[in-house]
Amino acid sequence: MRKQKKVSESYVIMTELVLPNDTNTLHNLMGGKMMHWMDIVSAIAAQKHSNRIVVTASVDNVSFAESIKLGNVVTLEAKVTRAFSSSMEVHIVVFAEDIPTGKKVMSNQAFFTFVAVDQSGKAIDVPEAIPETEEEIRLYDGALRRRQLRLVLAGRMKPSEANELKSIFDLKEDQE
Ligand SMILES: CCCCCCCCCCCCCCCC(=O)SCCNC(=O)CCNC(=O)[C@H](O)C(C)(C)COP(=O)(O)OP(=O)(O)OC[C@H]1O[C@@H](n2cnc3c(N)ncnc32)[C@H](O)[C@@H]1OP(=O)(O)O
Repeated sequence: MRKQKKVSESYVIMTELVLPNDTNTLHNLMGGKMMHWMDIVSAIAAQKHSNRIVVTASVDNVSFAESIKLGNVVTLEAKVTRAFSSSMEVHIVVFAEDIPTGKKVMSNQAFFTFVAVDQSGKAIDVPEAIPETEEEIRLYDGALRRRQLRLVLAGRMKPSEANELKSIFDLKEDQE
């Protein structure tokens, strides 16, 4: 029987301080630096779930709605949402905090996909991820749809085979 692990066992929290070298000429955190931190925190979550070496297979849309300022404290939280065979989807939520004013905002969230590999880089199966809370179940339920979308976009799945994805567009005329 496939091993099971709770989603909560993969939870990782990482704290960073925005230093001058991390910023652009407007003294805002550079997007690439944020994505680097997201990659690290989510890779650690995937490693905690799989107890394996993991590689980043894909990164879903990351948008930058709020700029993060020099001197802000950035907190990144990551958790596996669902495991498939060798791949795991990880959800990352990012908060930016200005400690002197006490203002804290959620600045970004994203989904990264990791694949567990053996020493030769070959994909290897991982434990099943068991969601418990309402939020974990919601993310788990949406993960299959997101997986199909990213595999279609990567040219690894035919749109006609993406049944879960098709079902959300399969609107009846009176819903259009
Ligand atoms: C000794 C060392 C100790 C280290 C201890 C310290 C570590 C301290 C932590 C720091 C951690 C930093 C971590 C950074 C992580 C990188 O940045 S890694 C560098 C960037 N990434 C890479 O170089 C990956 C390059 N790509 C690959 O190696 C291969 O394409 C992959 C991803 C392994 C897939 O291989 P493949 O032969 O295509 O395998 P295949 O069997 O077809 O598919 C395997 C799975 O990949 C999924 N997949 C493939 N492509 C995609 C895609 N585009 N989108 C979604 N899923 C995909 C498939 O759906 C499949 O999923 P399952 O159905 O099995 O669940």
